[in-house]
Amino acid sequence: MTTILDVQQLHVHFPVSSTIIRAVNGVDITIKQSETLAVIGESGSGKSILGLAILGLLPANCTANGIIQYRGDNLLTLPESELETIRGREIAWVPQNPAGAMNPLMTVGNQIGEPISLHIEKDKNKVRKKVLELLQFIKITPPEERIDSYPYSFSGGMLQRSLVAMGIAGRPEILIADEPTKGIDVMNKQAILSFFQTLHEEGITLVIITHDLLFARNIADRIAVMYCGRIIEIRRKQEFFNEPLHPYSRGLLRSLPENGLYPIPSGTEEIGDDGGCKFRSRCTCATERCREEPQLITLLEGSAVRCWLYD
Ligand SMILES: Nc1ncnc2c1ncn2[C@@H]1O[C@H](COP(=O)(O)OP(=O)(O)OP(=O)(O)O)[C@@H](O)[C@H]1O
Ligand code: NI
Repeated sequence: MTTILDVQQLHVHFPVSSTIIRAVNGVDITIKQSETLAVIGESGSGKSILGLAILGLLPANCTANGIIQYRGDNLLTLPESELETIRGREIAWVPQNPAGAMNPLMTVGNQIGEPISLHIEKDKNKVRKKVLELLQFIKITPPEERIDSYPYSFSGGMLQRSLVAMGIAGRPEILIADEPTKGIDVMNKQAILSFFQTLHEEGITLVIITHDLLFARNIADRIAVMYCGRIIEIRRKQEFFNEPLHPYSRGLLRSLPENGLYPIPSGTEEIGDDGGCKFRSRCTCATERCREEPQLITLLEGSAVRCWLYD
C-alpha cells in the first residue's frame, strides 16, 4: 500500500516555566493510503498534539521539529498560505468538544457549507444542495428544516455529527478526528461508526484519536498506542487484540470490562526525562536494561513495538 503521510522523529515541546513538556517526543509513523488508523493512549499522552501538528494547528507556545511528509512536502515547514489550501480540502480535522468547536452565531448549514464554498463550489445554491445531502448523510433530518438552525438548538450528538459533516464537506483525502465518540450515547456512537465505515469504503484515509478501545476495535485497520509522547506499539487490529505485546498495551486490554477491569498500576516513582523507558516504574516486566530507551522494533511491515522484551 502507498504511504500517504510519513511522520519521522516528530517532537513537539512546550517550554513551561522552568521545564519542558515533551508532548510529542520522537514519533515515527507511516500512514497508508485509505487505511483507518486508531490512535489510543491515556490522557496527556500526546494524541491531540500529534493530530494538530499534522494539520499545522499547533498552539503558538510550542516548538515543533521533525518531518511530516505529505506529497513531497514537509508540512512542518510549509508556509501558512499553503497549509491553508491543504487544510479542509486535503487533510481535515474533526475537533474534540463539539459545543466549543462551532460558531454559535452562524447557522449549522453555513458552517458545514464553508469548506465547500472555500474549496469546491462557489454557487450558493449548489453549496446548499450539498449541505442538505450531508445533513441527510449524518441523519440530521429533515435537512430542510435543520439547515438554518443555530448550534444551540442541537444536542451534543447532533453537534458531534455536524462536526464530522464539516470535516468531510471538502472531500478530504485524510480525515483526522479527535475523540469523535466522547460524551455521546450509544445511538450516536453507532451513527458515527457507520459514517466512518462509509468514508473508509470510499477510500478516505482515517485517523481516529480515541480513548474508546471498543470503538477502535470496531473501526480500525491498525492501532497505534501512544505513551508519554511516543508510539510504543503499532499493529494490525487483529494481532493487537489477539496478542498485545507492549506491557502497557497488555494492561490496557486487561482493563476492559470483558477482561475483568484490571487497572494498570500507577507508577511508584515519577520518571523524568532520563532517557529510559517511560513505562518502567509501572511495568511488571521491567529490567535494568529499561533504564535505556528502547528503539521501535519492527516486527512485520507496518507493525512495531518499543520494548526490550522483543529485541
Ligand atoms: N497549549 C499547551 N501548553 C502547554 N502544554 C500543553 C498544551 N497543550 C497540550 N499540552 C500538554 O501536552 C501533553 C499532550 O497533550 P494532548 O492534548 O496531546 O494529550 P491527549 O493524549 O490528546 O490527551 P486527552 O486524551 O486528554 O485528550 C499534555 O501533557 C498537555 O498538558
Ligand atoms: Ni486529546
